[in-house]
Amino acid sequence: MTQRTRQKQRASMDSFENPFITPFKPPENETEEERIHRARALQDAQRVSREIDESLQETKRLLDRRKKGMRILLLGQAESGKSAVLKNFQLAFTPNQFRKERGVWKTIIQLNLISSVKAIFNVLNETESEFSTQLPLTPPQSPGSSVNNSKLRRIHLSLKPLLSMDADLNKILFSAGSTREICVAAGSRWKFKLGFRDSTSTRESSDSNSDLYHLTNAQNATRNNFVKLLEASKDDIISLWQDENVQSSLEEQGVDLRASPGFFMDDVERIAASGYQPTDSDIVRARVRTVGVEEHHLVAESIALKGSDFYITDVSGMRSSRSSWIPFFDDSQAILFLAPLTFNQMLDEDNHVNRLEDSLMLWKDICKNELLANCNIIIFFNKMDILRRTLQSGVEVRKFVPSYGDAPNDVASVTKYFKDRFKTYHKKLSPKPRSFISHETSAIDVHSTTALVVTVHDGIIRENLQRSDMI
Ligand SMILES: Nc1nc2c(ncn2[C@@H]2O[C@H](COP(=O)(O)OP(=O)(O)OP(=O)(O)O)[C@@H](O)[C@H]2O)c(=O)[nH]1
Ligand SMILES: [Mg+2]
Repeated sequence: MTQRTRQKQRASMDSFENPFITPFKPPENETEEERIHRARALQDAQRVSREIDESLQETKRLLDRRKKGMRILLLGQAESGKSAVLKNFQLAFTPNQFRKERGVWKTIIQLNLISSVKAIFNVLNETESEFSTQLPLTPPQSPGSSVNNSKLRRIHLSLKPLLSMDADLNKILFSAGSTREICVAAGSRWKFKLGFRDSTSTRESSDSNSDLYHLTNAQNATRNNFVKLLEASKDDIISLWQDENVQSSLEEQGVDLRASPGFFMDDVERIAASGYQPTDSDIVRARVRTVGVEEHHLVAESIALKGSDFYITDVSGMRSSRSSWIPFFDDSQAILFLAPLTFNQMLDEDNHVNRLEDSLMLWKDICKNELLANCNIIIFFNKMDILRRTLQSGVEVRKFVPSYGDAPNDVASVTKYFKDRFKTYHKKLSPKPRSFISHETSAIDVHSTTALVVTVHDGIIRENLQRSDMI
């Protein structure tokens, strides 16, 4: 290119306006006021541009960190124990952080206790016995009603203020009224309401909407009154639970309260006492239904793992929520699938569908999903304690699963039978060969489950290293 051509080209380029510079170019005959205004606009634009750069860098840093961290997705039907397993991870890897939240769980556990009391009264009202028409706070219809009947009616009357305060508290804390369960939207806002203060969560706690995170004085008073009333009602709750008629009505209606989420009726003495502090095991047993999808970022506290990052995604297991899982599939290194062997229970959201059948269907979908073809899937046959108790109480598998036939009705045989079914689908439906890894768990047994999640963590790391070597 000759020098002449180059000069010509530059001249023609100069005739175009650079859109980034033009607005800040001094106009001809600029006044002093206009100059100051232009300088200010330039400074503002530079500040915005710097902020965008910083934010992009921060996003990139977080994405890089996320890529290096372990990404685990917890899947399974509602009440299968996903959030309980998450709590075991927190207890194993971030115990200090986990224990900071103790105070938050106290109210949840006390509300869980009242849910069981309500469930008992519902059963008593429905039961085909002498209580059925008389329990709902009406005076005795017949003068000859039994001593036990009047005892239960007295307990019901005396617990009535506590039950109505429970509804108020649910409304204040979770905008939920007196639903059967505590449900909270994703995020930790509800924890702030229950008094959780964490220096690492300053963004949320110093939010301009911080009122949403704190209780008013009147709401705090309701909460304190609830705690006092619960303590005063302790003996009534204990005698309700120990009442023979209550136990026989529960049995008659086929209600196994011990297998229900958030069961604390055997611990009333401790939980209703003033100054109650939840233990680790209480916190894992507490029931809060997950709504939506929650991502938990854990930074391991132990010296050996210092700096290790985990991103654990916990989801709602309700049938209607399962489509929201899909966007998290291609980003996860491992899936922990929770499959309780609750062969005799129906789904809460559809009481015509057997829970174990639903788990199998879900498992098939997960195994054959192409997006998960390269993902480790680890299955936890959870709630083994409940399976053990169910079989011990004489419930027969073949009555619920005819194909089980006359095989022995013991834990080992039943577990093997269902495990083989899950394993067969895994082999048949996985798009590429992968190992079948399973564990039998009781997520509320924190001692063994925290040890197991450490082993699982090591296994995922090993498996990923092998895969990257193969690639
Ligand atoms: N007895 C017993 N209870 C368990 C076990 N695992 C979990 N639970 C309890 O069962 C209830 C439901 O467990 P969650 O972890 O909340 O269930 P989830 O899968 O997160 O349910 P969603 O959030 O509704 O999808 C809680 O009260 C748990 O403490 C177990 O192995 N044995
Ligand atoms: Mg959950």
